[in-house]
Amino acid sequence: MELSLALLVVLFAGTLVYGISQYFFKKERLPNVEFLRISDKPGGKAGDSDDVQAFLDDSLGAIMKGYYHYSKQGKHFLLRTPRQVYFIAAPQFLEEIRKLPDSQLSQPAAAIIIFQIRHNFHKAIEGDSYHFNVVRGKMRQALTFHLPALIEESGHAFDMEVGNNAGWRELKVWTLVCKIVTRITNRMLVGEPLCRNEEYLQFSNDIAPAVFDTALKIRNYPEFVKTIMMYFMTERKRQQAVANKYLLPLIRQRLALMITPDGQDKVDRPNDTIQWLLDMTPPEKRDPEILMHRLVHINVNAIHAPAYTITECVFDLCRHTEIHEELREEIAEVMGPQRGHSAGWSKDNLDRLLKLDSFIRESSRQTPMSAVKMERYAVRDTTLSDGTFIPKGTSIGVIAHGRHMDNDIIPNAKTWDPFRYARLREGHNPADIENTFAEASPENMLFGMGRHACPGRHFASVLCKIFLVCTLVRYDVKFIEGLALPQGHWTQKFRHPDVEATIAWKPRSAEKRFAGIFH
Ligand code: HEM
Repeated sequence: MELSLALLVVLFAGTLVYGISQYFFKKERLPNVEFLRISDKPGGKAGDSDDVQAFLDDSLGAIMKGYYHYSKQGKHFLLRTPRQVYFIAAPQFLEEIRKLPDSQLSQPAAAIIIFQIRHNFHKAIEGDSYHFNVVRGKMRQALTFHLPALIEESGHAFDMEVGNNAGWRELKVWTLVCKIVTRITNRMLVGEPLCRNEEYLQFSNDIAPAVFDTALKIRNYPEFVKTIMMYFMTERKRQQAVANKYLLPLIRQRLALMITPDGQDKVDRPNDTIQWLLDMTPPEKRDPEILMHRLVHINVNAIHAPAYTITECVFDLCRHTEIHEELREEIAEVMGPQRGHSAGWSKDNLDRLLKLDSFIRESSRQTPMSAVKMERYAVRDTTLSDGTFIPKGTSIGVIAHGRHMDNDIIPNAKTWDPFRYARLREGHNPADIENTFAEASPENMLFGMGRHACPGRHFASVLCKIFLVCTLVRYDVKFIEGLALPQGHWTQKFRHPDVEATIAWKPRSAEKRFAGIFH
């Protein structure tokens, strides 16, 4: 026992040394463009590490400097970060990058690195993410017929997490939003009764940060070292055990139900993501363990991004209490009883909430999760149309936040104008995607662009609206006097909401104008 432990330690130490030497001494092939200089020191090794430090000290400042010095001038540049060098493409090349096939500049290859898919999930998923078609197809269609279930779950979630007791209640926004989003989303992911199981919900909430954290720790090591490192990730293994405990028997049971005794597929099936995933999986791929990893992979993509967006929206509601009544009036006009048979919750009515949608887009424009979008990985040497050479192994991105905050692209971009997109949509069909939160375009790069643009953005949009309608109709929200205002912060390309910030919630009395929206 002691000998095998010693062997393991020696193996681990050896592989660590190998990994570190690879990391520091490997000769990098780089694109033929300039580095962004952030520090004032001259170049060379000292200047390079100074640039990395300057980037860590003020990531947003560095990224915006790159945007104004290079991107806005139509030039590419290289960004030095602690773990790698990024090729930041000029925005004029968005279309070209979008159109290049995955066999050249690959989004799945970038995702394999970001998520470390083989280690965090299963090797069968690497390069075969057909399960995302559930998000593209059934999950999007279900927003119409599955809405009542989501509304029922949000009522339950708000009752559980905020409650209805009179008077102000102080709650940490990030924690609260994560819990509610996890509850509502799981109604669609795993259905009843698992979506009400507290141990499973905790797993579903915690798994995304755990996956990213694990991926960050292992990504710079050789594959065999990663496998050894995973062995020591005890918290990650504990979480996997929770997934195994609940999902494996459920998937096995569902698979068994799909085939009736006479060998025919059963027709009446549950309506949730597990089932849609099983339905689209050919018999030879129906391995319960791999299917479980596919579902968890969807879960990791689905929960945290909307929680970030909604958290910032709630902070913005507290910052701008003057818009509450205008938003409530819109909700009453679109969903209230005077609309007769068209009143209440429906996908069409959610599309008609132009001001609410505009508020969400404006909030996330100013406080995005990441400054860099369109992340791709060069799986072979590529030359862009301007002659720029991108060697195999280069990580690529575009500074979306620069465009989103550029006065030449968005008028008065730095001014908070919550209804700017609603004005642009006046007179248009509310179902038109242009200028909505869910639009994926060069003007709204929050969800990326092209064939890999976030397939969950329509679900995210509906989820954000459900959350905010529930908040505005059922509660008053405000900052707490004497407490510091929330301060998001940037780490490298990413922005994090203030996860400690607390605000006060108070149930509102029922109003006639909202009759039928909540019972
Ligand atoms: C406000 C919330 C969200 C934001 C900001 C967001 C953002 C993104 C971004 C930037 C990408 C990468 C696109 C690219 O590389 O070009 C992405 C991919 C993805 N997102 Fe989202 N997302 C959100 C919500 C969701 C939800 C709710 C789901 C699932 C229900 C989801 C599922 C996915 C999946 C499956 C992919 C991978 C697509 C592929 O590889 O082709 N996302 N998302």
